Amino acid sequence: MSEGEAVYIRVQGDDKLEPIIEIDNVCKRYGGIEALRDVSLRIPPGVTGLLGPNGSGKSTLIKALLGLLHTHAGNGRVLDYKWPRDTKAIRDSIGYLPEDDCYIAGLEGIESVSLMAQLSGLTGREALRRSHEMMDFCGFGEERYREVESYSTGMRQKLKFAQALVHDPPLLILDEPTTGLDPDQRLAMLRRIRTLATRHGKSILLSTHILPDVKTVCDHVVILVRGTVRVVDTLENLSRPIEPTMHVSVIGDHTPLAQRVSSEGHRVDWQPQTGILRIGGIDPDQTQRLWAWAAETDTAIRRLEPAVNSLEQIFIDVASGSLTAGIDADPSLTLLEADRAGS
Ligand SMILES: Nc1ncnc2c1ncn2[C@@H]1O[C@H](COP(=O)(O)OP(=O)(O)OP(=O)(O)O)[C@@H](O)[C@H]1O
Repeated sequence: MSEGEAVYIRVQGDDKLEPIIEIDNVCKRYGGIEALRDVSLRIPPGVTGLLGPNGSGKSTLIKALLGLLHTHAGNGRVLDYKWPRDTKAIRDSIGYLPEDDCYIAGLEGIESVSLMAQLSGLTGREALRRSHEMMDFCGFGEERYREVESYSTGMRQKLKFAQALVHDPPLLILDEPTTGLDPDQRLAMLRRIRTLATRHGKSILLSTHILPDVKTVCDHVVILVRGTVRVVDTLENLSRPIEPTMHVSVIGDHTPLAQRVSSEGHRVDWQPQTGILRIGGIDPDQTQRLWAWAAETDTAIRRLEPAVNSLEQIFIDVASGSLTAGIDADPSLTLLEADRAGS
């Protein structure tokens, strides 16, 4: 990692929860390529979005957790098992939806799911019962009796999902589960993911490039960049600016209100592209002061709302190495790698 790059890990909130995945100092090289560089990570229960630009190491991390590839260093725990020692038990406890298609030609959908269930140790009868249950959950009708190679991309995604769920694992790892789905199917898939987390207590690691999906279903976010962990936080914390900030848009000239607010010592930024005044240091429950200043300056407020950090901007800033001022300045974030690089 070059100097100036930093890992931003908030050390508050959900760190009280017992992690479901806890790994330290994991390294993986492919020849000269360092795919994972000293990765240490704690993932709490719930739905966690695993984000990162192409080639940042997401798939390598997933395969490493599943014991599908050999790592050069690192150890830890997945659920109640030692990682990487208890690979078999870990794999039995995880439902994995891989990014690529993987089906056996000639099998019907129901046979494909049932085969996975039997490979996981279920008896033939129980495997068939669970397979029907999971295919119902995933929205399959009579097409479950069709051969898999006749399935559309969306149906193949749902088939992989049913296969991942069929042995009722406590932890799901989903690699790009909404790829190739039309908008309705995508929403249905996201609803299923959320249902599994909230009603069935599943923990889910969701690797994706689709940031709106992360905002829809995730509680936590991990961002990898060039094989290193750069952000671990709750979505809620990431969305909240370091300083409480209000967005105000007005009818007509914003200058009198901006000057009045500024004279009270608040930071004011005018954003001409959006027509929004960003006013720092005002909590959402202190807006009566803003209304009073607007009345004093004869300004009509059209819209008033708390500012939030956008996940898109955070992602861009973290990936490019330049972070938003809000995150950068947050004292509750620990600058691990910056310290290391500087030492
Ligand atoms: N089998 C392999 N042999 C050599 N290099 C590999 C191999 N698999 C991955 N890599 C390299 O390791 C790095 C991390 O790749 P990885 O596939 O884990 O990233 P990713 O974040 O999953 O990317 P994407 O978002 O494109 O799927 C990349 O530089 C990639 O080229």
